[in-house]
Amino acid sequence: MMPVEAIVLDIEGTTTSVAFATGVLYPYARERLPNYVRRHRNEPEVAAIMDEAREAGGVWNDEAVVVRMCHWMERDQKVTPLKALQGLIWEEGYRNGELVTPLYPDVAPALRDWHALGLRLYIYSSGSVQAQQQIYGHTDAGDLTPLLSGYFDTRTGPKREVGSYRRIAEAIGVTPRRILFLSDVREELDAAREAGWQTVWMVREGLAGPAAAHRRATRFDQVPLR
Ligand SMILES: CSCCC(=O)C(=O)COP(=O)(O)O
Ligand SMILES: [Mg+2]
Repeated sequence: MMPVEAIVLDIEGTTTSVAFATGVLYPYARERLPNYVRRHRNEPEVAAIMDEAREAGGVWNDEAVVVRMCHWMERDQKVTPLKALQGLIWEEGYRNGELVTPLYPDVAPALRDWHALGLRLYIYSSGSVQAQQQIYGHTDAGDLTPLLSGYFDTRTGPKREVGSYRRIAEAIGVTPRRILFLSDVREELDAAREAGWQTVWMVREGLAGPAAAHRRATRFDQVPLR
């Protein structure tokens, strides 16, 4: 294995628990979504999201778009305009202190160590870039955004498609064999590996899958850097 120059991190199930997403963030957005749309409908950013959701959902009026977005949320469908709207709703919660991201305890120390070693750190999540900045800007270990060199979301492509990883490598200007991807989802790791990246399967909470062509770690201090 080549020494690693850049580490790309998933969020849900890798740096924060799945329970934080399904038990806190998603319900927070679900409860507020209809009212948020009513309050912000005329702002250009929300209007653009509504247009994109209307197209993705094949529906015509605002009410139907909101219903469709709630439907996507119930099924945890990673539809780009939904993720963008969730990010805006979470921003209110992070700003007013209702939301704080509980990281796994090994995450912040490892990010600081890796950053101090000169490694570049990136996020690739289905959550929007704006949501990612909120999530890492308000953690129980403080604001970690100064450690991060960039963010990628589904506007770069779906996380289970090899092309997304090729585009990220191109964007950050690092040779694929020197990029390490950490995720809890095997299909994402398979796609990254097909793009030539190194991979480590984060097996948090003992949820090991069947044997696969990925090294495994349960904590970030076990992650090999080559
Ligand atoms: C911690 S959940 C917030 C990010 C998000 O919206 C999401 O869908 C998680 O997807 P990931 O690709 O980070 O597993
Ligand atoms: Mg994940």
